[in-house]
Amino acid sequence: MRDYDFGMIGLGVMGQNLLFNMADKGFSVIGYDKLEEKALALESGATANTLVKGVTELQEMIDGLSLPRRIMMLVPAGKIVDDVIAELLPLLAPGDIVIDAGNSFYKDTVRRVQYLKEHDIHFMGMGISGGEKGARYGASLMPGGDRTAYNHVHNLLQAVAAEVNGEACTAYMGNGAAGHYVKMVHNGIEYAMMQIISEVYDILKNGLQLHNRQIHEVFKKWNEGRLQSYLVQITADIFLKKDEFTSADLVDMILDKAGSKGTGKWTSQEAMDIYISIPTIDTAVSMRMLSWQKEERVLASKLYAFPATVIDTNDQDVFIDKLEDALYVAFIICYAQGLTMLQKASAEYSMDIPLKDVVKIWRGGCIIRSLLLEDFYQAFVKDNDMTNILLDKNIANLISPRMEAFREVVAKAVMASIASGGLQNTLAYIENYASEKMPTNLIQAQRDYFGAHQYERIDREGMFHTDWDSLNF
Ligand SMILES: NC(=O)C1=CN([C@@H]2O[C@H](COP(=O)(O)OP(=O)(O)OC[C@H]3O[C@@H](n4cnc5c(N)ncnc54)[C@H](OP(=O)(O)O)[C@@H]3O)[C@@H](O)[C@H]2O)C=CC1
Ligand SMILES: O=C(CO)[C@H](O)[C@H](O)COP(=O)(O)O
Repeated sequence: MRDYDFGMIGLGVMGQNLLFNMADKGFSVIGYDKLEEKALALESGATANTLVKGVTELQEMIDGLSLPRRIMMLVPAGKIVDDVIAELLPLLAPGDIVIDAGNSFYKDTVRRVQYLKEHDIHFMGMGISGGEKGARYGASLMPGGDRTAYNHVHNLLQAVAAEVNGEACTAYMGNGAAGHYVKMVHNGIEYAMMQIISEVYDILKNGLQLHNRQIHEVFKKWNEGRLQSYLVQITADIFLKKDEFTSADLVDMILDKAGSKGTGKWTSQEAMDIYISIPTIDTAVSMRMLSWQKEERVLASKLYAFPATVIDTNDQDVFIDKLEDALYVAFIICYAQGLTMLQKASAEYSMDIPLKDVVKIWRGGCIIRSLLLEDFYQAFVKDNDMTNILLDKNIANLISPRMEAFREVVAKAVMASIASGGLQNTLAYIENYASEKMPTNLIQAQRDYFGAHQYERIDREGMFHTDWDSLNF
């Protein structure tokens, strides 16, 4: 019987919750998972009187969907997506729609779009952010690519997305693999913000010697002001959680090795490929990798005694206000780096990504949602083609008065031996970006000296080479 509106492959954290969300909005849905307990859990967990069916055979899902079939995959990225497509393809009919909403690498999506097009299947890559709760009650959804597919699922996506000011946090992100590209960069920004927050935590804990309860209070207060954001909010919560096995706070019992599924690394790799500087994201990726070398770090810590020292402040509350300023500026610059990358990639790969809509749909539902997104949205409404939000006058007015505090925080962290690579590189980024003259003239002279690479001059056109050996000292 072909009467269900939507099918889902993968009933894990995201797939199951998104289906419940769809069902609550009035859509009839079928979920497939090879494990019977997951199919049963789908039916038993759904809201009463919603139309939710769990199946363990793909064919059963195929037979139950109205035409053209609309099927979403929420399975781990990589080979599994290709395996699912291989299993699904013989069962589909021309015109059916398949959406990969996992964190797939965008180049895989480009390949899959082409492959499925040859079989008359509309394939669309979509980013989704918001975690378990977002999937259940309203996420930020980043669909891109096949317009036909988009038109067929647009209403459904609008219904399950988060809302800000009465507007759904979903929009068409552009051509080809734009949906997955935007999600990749979203995650790069997420990595950068998390790295900066962790450094600020280190400063509060080791530099100012605050206890977890006090650190909770600081983040809670910040979340009530201009730093209001999902990541600051959950950070505040984390410091209150008690460990279930000991009497300690849970945060103190967690091993300092940060996991990573790939999206952050891809963002860094891709930024290099399109010649865009995103040092905060690069640092965040790099520090997660360094965190994995726990055993080696323990050995090194015995060789190099860099104990964090207490930060000397005349007034701790005043310094905490400066820390708030530093975090605020650093957040803006994390977004600036990611958005600049999106703007360049959009042109480079003809994706036509509407930056105005990207920041608009990130205002709610997603992990990097924050009050700041509204400022960025207003900036892109004025100029959707802006290469860097740091060029917007209003954004500059948010940053400039806080630069002194930012510098002081970085300087004090460095002097206290608190590793703060994210903050430092963020500061270096803005110092260089807003610098009429960088010291790169010397690099050009060196390159010409050892490799006859030539240099441009400040006073005349053309390329020049100097015989540097024949110096007249
Ligand atoms: N968790 C999050 O916060 C977010 C995750 N994502 C992305 O969404 C996707 C899903 O994530 P999440 O729900 O957390 O993952 P889970 O691990 O919770 O669930 C993955 C699901 O995929 C199913 N699966 C695995 N292999 C196959 C296969 N060969 N055929 C059919 N189904 C298969 C699993 O079924 P079984 O258990 O039976 O093996 C499971 O139900 C990933 O790409 C992830 O990166 C995106 C945004 C946020
Ligand atoms: O996409 C997400 C959030 O937006 C997922 O939670 C993702 O797993 C986060 O990345 P990582 O696992 O590499 O930290």
